[in-house]
Amino acid sequence: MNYEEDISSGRDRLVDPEPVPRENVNDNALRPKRLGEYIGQEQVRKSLDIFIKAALGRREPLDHVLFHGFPGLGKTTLSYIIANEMGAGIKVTSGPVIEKQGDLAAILTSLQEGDVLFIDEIHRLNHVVEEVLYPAMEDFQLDLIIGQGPGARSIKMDLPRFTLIGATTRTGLLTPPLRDRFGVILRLEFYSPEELVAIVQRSAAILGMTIDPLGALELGRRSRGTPRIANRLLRRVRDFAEVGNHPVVTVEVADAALNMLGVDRFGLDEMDRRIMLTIIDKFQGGPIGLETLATVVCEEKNTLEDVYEPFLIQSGFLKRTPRGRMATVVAYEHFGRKFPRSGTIQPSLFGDDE
Ligand SMILES: Nc1ncnc2c1ncn2[C@@H]1O[C@H](COP(=O)(O)OP(=O)(O)OP(=O)(O)O)[C@@H](O)[C@H]1O
Ligand SMILES: [Mg+2]
Repeated sequence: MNYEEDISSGRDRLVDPEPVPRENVNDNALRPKRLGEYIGQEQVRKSLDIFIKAALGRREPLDHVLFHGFPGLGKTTLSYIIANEMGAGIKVTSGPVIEKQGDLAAILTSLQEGDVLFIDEIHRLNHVVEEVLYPAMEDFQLDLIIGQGPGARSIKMDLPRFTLIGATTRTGLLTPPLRDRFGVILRLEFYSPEELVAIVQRSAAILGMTIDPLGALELGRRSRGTPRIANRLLRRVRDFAEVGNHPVVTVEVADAALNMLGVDRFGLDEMDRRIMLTIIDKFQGGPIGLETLATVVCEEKNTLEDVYEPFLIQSGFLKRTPRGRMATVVAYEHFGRKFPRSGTIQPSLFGDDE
């Protein structure tokens, strides 16, 4: 996501999967440091375990890895874990920060043999910079042209063998030549409530709080499949429990705190509800065009599409069809509305994806 966008609408929600300011710093204590401590993403964990052991056995750096998945699912966390498990150093940067070829050259030449170079938001690298990355990834060669016209010089030098780890919210945003240079491409999924329970219990122990299993389950269910949100809600629930003198976070305490914070049983917040109820009550369940929806709920079209819709679609409340957005049966049930069996909503439309 754009740094400039961080301050725009939709960015100060309690259930925003993007980090709020300073949150990443606070969260460092909660980040698992080893693969064995990492909860969930079983396929990803198993694959990484094998690749890391094999690379260590051959005394070679790990192949370049690309992580993709929604914000807050653990891409950065896993990158640090890989460096730890490989016993390697890690340099961290991000796509929009590397403006010129020279910036990337400086980073690459400062790497030690076996180091991990982590490039967050790798889809935001500009093309000129990306071209320096190709030979670096493929042959560990730096290949630069300095200056212009007759005075231009070409510089070639060997780089230490390193592992590039890229993170992106969508692989579709990467250029094919860049994507093809990653030996390992791993997709992070949303977490199940049970996995989030384990994450909440681990975080609670680190924060020195007592939470009982049902309290943890309540938080897990309302965290939108996202560890970052689970940890954020846990901190807010801790405030509530401390002020209210509740030594143990039970399901009642968690429920009261989350209700007060405006996070419902499914993790939906006020804006999610406004979107769904607009479609159900004002447009008979849809289909309704994105533009119209944006106008009625007073939100930017892009924010609706990038921030709100993914979770509503993923949890089965909203459906994108060629004719517009539609509310599903699940949404009608959740909001206590009667699903019209006949009339404007035609169930066959639910099968049509964009
Ligand atoms: N499997 C996990 N177990 C425990 N905690 C986790 C796990 N995955 C992520 N977290 C927690 O969630 C927070 C967010 O994870 P992380 O920063 O790695 O997400 P990300 O995918 O890099 O997000 P972004 O796309 O915004 O950069 C971390 O601070 C960490 O504490
Ligand atoms: Mg990250």
